[in-house]
Amino acid sequence: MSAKKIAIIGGGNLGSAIAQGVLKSGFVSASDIIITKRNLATLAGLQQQGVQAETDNARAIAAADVIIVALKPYNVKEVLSQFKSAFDPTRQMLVSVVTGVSMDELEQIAGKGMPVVRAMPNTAIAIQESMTCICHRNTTAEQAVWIKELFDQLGVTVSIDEKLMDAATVLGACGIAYALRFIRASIQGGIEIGFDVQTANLIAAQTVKGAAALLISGNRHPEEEIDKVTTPKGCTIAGLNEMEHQGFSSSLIKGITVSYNKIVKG
Ligand SMILES: NC(=O)C1=CN([C@@H]2O[C@H](COP(=O)(O)OP(=O)(O)OC[C@H]3O[C@@H](n4cnc5c(N)ncnc54)[C@H](OP(=O)(O)O)[C@@H]3O)[C@@H](O)[C@H]2O)C=CC1
Ligand SMILES: O=C(O)[C@@H]1CCC=N1
Repeated sequence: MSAKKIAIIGGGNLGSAIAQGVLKSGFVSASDIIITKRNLATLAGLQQQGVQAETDNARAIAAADVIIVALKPYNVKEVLSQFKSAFDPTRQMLVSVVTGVSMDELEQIAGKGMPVVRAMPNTAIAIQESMTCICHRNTTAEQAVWIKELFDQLGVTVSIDEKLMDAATVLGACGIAYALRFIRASIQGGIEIGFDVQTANLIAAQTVKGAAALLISGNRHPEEEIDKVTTPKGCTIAGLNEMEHQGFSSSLIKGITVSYNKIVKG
């Protein structure tokens, strides 16, 4: 597959995390990555690794085969519309990781027929452990394979219908924050029952990692694994049932639907 140059427009939390993950993967070399933002101070670490940091979006777009947009949703139209004539549908593809901006809107911004991709990764992309959902339109077969391969290097990728992209944002991208709150609460509980914070942090995080690995490696439903832990009349079921009486699953489900409605209804 041919080497491609990437421009990441909007080098904030997610844009920088993508650059870090790509660098770690070696899929694209540092000299083929340009990342833009207005204040370049936060990009010093990436620059030291050979990534080109720019304030000039036009120059970055012109130099790239793949333009990854990681701007805030309310900035996308305003920033990219200035460069409409710079997009070249014959050699470039526009990849958006922006929440709630449709492929129709991306095509309006970049010009009809532009190869466009929506990708929804999460911040674990920085360490090649993202869950990334993607969909695309107008891409050549080679572009479709390349972009899937890029995200495969950065974690696990699934192709989904565009209509599920908002749901993917909540479950996969917001999901990092939900999971971390679970871990934080576990740490707080762990301290109450005797651990120092560092040990509680390690035990809680490694336990969540192990629980996730059991599901992923065995392709199992959580309840199958829960059944193995819950000794009759034991401490696990007693604690779990108390958590459910206090609204544990219900609060998660409600939070997920509130996040979803925030994207869909504003
Ligand atoms: N954070 C996450 O976990 C996830 C975020 N997303 C989506 O990714 C997008 C980015 O989110 P996030 O990284 O958190 O946001 P950030 O605010 O951290 O990043 C956006 C960056 O855009 C830069 N920027 C603003 N204006 C311009 C401009 N004119 N040209 C170039 N760069 C500009 C800003 O830097 P400066 O002010 O220096 O220009 C800022 O660092 C959002 O659309 C979000 O919905 C998707 C999945 C997960
Ligand atoms: O909170 C947000 O709006 C973005 C989208 C997914 C993660 N962060």
